[in-house]
Amino acid sequence: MDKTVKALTIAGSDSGGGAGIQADIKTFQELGVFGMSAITAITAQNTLGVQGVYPLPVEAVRQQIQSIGQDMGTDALKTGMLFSSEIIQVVAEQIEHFKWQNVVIDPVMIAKGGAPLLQEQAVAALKKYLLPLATVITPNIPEAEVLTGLTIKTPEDRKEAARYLWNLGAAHVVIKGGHGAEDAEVVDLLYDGREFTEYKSRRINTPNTHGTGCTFAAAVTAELAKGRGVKEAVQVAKAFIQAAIENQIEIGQGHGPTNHWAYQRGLG
Ligand SMILES: Nc1ncnc2c1ncn2[C@@H]1O[C@H](COP(=O)(O)OP(=O)(O)OP(=O)(O)O)[C@@H](O)[C@H]1O
Ligand SMILES: Cc1ncc(COP(=O)(O)O)c(N)n1
Repeated sequence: MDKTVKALTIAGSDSGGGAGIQADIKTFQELGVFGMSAITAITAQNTLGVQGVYPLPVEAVRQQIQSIGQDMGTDALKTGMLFSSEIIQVVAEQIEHFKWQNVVIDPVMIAKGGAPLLQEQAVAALKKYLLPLATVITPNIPEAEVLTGLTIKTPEDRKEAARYLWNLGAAHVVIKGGHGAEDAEVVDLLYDGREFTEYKSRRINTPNTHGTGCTFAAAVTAELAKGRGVKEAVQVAKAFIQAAIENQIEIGQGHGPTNHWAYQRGLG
């Protein structure tokens, strides 16, 4: 029997189903990987915004990760909404304890609409404890600005931010371009400490981009779990998110979710 490939997400729950744990598990499933989760916080959320945030006790986060580590193990993992420095420290401690490889850190900070998903004082903990464990870190432009203290306007600024984050210990850095100024295309920039690789796609004009960051990082995680290298994993993730944004589904009245089944059904 073939070995079943597994991936773990450590993130917040999005009741609306478009981002967070729900986006991650859907993406893992679509890419043929068995998905597992450790929930850090429950959010009451829909396409209009975040109505409530309920972090779980740190011990509940630790126990969920231990339950997985002591029995099933994982081939890759991603982190999303971590909320507090206490949760960040426990997550880092457990990743080190189980010596997990293929670690994707999506430094989620703020939901669309402005609700904070990471406490301001937790940014330092993210940089100190988690970033050095990252196989890949996937900030969007505003997150890269917070993590580096740089203002990112030009392509050269993006490269400088990527170098900065690599120097803090992340083995690969992907600066996502969804928030970039280019009109016609979206450019995600990968840096591995030696060279830069650009992933370009047509920019789709749509309000339905809730969960794009989570979905992209989950696709990278699923492909790393299968044994692909980072460059190839990012390429698959870019195609996955492009198909998911392009093949719109109409759900809710605000920023709707993306179509997680589009890539696998060949709709891209
Ligand atoms: N309008 C768009 N058209 C095509 N691809 C997009 C678009 N917006 C985002 N993407 C892609 O989706 C992924 C996520 O990018 P983005 O920079 O939006 O990060 P994010 O973390 O999702 O931000 P946000 O918190 O606003 O959702 C990237 O791979 C990016 O290239
Ligand atoms: C629980 C949770 N986690 C993450 C996000 C960010 O979503 P995005 O992928 O749009 O950055 C979110 N809105 N809710």
